[in-house]
Amino acid sequence: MELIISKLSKSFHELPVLNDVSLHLVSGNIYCLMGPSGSGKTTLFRILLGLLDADSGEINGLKKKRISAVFQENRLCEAFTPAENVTMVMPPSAGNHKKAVEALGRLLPAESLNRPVSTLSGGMKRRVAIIRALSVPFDMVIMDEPFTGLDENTKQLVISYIKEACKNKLVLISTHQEEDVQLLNGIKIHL
Ligand SMILES: Nc1ncnc2c1ncn2[C@@H]1O[C@H](COP(=O)(O)OP(=O)(O)OP(=O)(O)O)[C@@H](O)[C@H]1O
Repeated sequence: MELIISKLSKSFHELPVLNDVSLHLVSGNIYCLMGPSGSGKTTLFRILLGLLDADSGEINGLKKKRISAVFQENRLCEAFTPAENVTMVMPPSAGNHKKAVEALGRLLPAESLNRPVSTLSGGMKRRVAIIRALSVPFDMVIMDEPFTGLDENTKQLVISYIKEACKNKLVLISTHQEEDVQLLNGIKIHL
């Protein structure tokens, strides 16, 4: 897919947040959106997800495209296990539980897979949220600071997983870490 954002602007109560933002994004790439706190990364994501209207500008290329997302908050169902959180978003199929457990087992300790998400650490919850987002059929995935709460080694594992699960997809990730751009083989976008 090709996503073309043209002259997108958004203000909140006279405070300009996005000012004539234009981007051309193509499937098969990982784009790393960088910018100081408050520069409008989450605002741009919310507009792309249809959760917020821009004041002006145009977005083309989203028609009939499926967008998945990791929000800044995990938005998991806390009373359910990681496997249940993941299977509940998959299109119905007999092998779903096995597939979910396999994916989760790559990034989380086996003992954590069958207890309620409410009992997991922050970093474990983050990994469940990432796997869930990549377990739905999608054309584009948006991830808002996905590596929050992950130690260096775990981040590398998660990045390998993302690269594998997102082949030929359009990936847009916000991060404050310059090193993430290299680890992801990403294309940097400054807001
Ligand atoms: N619903 C809202 N009402 C008023 N102001 C808002 C609203 N949403 C965001 N803002 C303001 O817009 C600016 C950009 O916020 P946004 O969350 O998009 O930044 P960000 O780049 O994602 O920041 P961070 O890196 O801290 O997550 C901030 O000044 C914020 O206070």
